[in-house]
Amino acid sequence: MNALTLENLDISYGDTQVVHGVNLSIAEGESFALVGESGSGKSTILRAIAGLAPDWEGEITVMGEKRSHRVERSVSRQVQMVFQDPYGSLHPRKTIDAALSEPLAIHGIANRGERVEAMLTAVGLDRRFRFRYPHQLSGGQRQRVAIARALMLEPKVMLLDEPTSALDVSVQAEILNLLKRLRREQGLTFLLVTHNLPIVSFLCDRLAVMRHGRIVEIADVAQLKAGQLVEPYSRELLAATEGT
Ligand SMILES: Nc1ncnc2c1ncn2[C@@H]1O[C@H](COP(=O)(O)OP(=O)(O)OP(=O)(O)O)[C@@H](O)[C@H]1O
Repeated sequence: MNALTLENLDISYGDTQVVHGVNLSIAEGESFALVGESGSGKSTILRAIAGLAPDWEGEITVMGEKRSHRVERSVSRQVQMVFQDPYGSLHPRKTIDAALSEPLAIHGIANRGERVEAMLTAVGLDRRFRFRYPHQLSGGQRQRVAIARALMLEPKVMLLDEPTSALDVSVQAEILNLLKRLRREQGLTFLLVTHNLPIVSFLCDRLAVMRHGRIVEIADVAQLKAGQLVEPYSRELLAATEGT
């Protein structure tokens, strides 16, 4: 089964259409990247799938279920998003315990303390972090908490929006390793937005290159690694990254 299918997806902010006719099928367990220049609509696609950009047309199907324009609880159990800035996604006056328990409480799930502790362990954090506040954690630890929060409802699909770009380089590698391990252990499907092609090579199976709200090319990561992207814009992007 496909974990995620986008058909003729158009997305607008007010009068401005920023995503045009996107078609994409991502298999269950696959890790797929969206790359392309700033403003090309990558984050907007993730936001529409997560229910955060409501002005879309076309079809979004997650784990066989068509998304409607309403915010549905069943969707948040299937798909969760992790943002670039973990500080922004964690409430400064709530403990880690409160942040991780909240999705369970909303969905009426019991054994919350036990589940919170198990998830802290799963993301490589000691249980003593449970009653700390976000400001008492490092950037990498906060991103681990944001990942843990996203996983509390055991979603099948994770939408990752530049999940390591706000972190120090050494910490980036730790978080990428964590994501790789979690994907393997929990059979997750990833849709990742990044500017960083080495991250695509490390974490993904396929990628789509976007420009001006459209997909210009879909390729296997093997093609990326071999420098065998076909479209002129993709080759430009590859050449620009090689120079950095
Ligand atoms: N909340 C918003 N309201 C209006 N326009 C927006 C909003 N968010 C994004 N846009 C516009 O939509 C377009 C696509 O933005 P989006 O953030 O999806 O691009 P992106 O490819 O993810 O870029 P980046 O790599 O810089 O994150 C841009 O022109 C942007 O200015």
